[in-house]
Amino acid sequence: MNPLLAPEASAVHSHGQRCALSVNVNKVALLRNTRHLGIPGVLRAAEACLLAGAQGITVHPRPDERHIRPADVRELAALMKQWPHAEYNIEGNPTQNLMDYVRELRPHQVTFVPDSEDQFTSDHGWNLPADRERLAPLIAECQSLGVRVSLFMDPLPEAMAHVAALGAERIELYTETFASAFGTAREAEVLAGFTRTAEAALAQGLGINAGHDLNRDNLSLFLRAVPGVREVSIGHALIADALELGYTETVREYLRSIQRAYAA
Ligand SMILES: CC(=O)[C@@H](O)[C@H](O)COP(=O)(O)O
Ligand SMILES: NCC(=O)COP(=O)(O)O
Repeated sequence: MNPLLAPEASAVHSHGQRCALSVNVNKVALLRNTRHLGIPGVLRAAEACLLAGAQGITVHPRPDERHIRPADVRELAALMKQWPHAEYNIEGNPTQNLMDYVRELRPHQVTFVPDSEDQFTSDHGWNLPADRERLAPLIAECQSLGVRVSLFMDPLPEAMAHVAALGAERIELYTETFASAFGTAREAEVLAGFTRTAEAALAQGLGINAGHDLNRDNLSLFLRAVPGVREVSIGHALIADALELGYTETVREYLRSIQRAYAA
């Protein structure tokens, strides 16, 4: 086993339960797709994240293929087989393209997200019980294939009983409202809504994931306040940080290349 993936490498939140970091590599693909050169490589990014200790990889292959493409989803599935202690999480709308990936690749987890085909980015969770009838058979099918189902949800405590009744194993809390309230006068009140929802989810026996606009500034506060979070999936801010934290070394590399051209 890769020592970087050993349990000790994981974050431990206040309830003594591990919170896994699943890195969403959508934005690596977005940049790659602006040329036909294959850089930056999505697989290389995923491998680097796993080597650094991330416990999972997430993708959200949108139907318009603006970032993650079908070949990426398949190649990442093959890569993840070499990382038995890490999880592969595929997000998307199960009434669009998601179920094809589930049937073919059987990732560890799928996260059902109620996005439209041309959604700019995810901005809301499922509406329960209104969405119940169309979700029930899809959840059952995933489970018959051995794939865990997580439902993308707004922080609404009263919805948690409906998630449990549907048989989904987890929720993913949509955290944009927390992220935009972070550092403002609304922060405590918004965070309290997430805490109450997590408590309701735990009371229903649900596992809790979280994601959207989490970053290295707001993450600790969220995990301290919200009990039982097992996984955070983070993409946009983490990939942006990876770029910014790497500028210095990268510029020095290019300057070294220029210097080599004039070396004796
Ligand atoms: C469900 C969720 O919050 C993320 O998967 C988010 O939708 C990322 O998608 P984009 O990278 O396309 O914004
Ligand atoms: N599920 C959320 C996710 O995968 C990444 O969201 P973001 O960090 O790109 O906002």
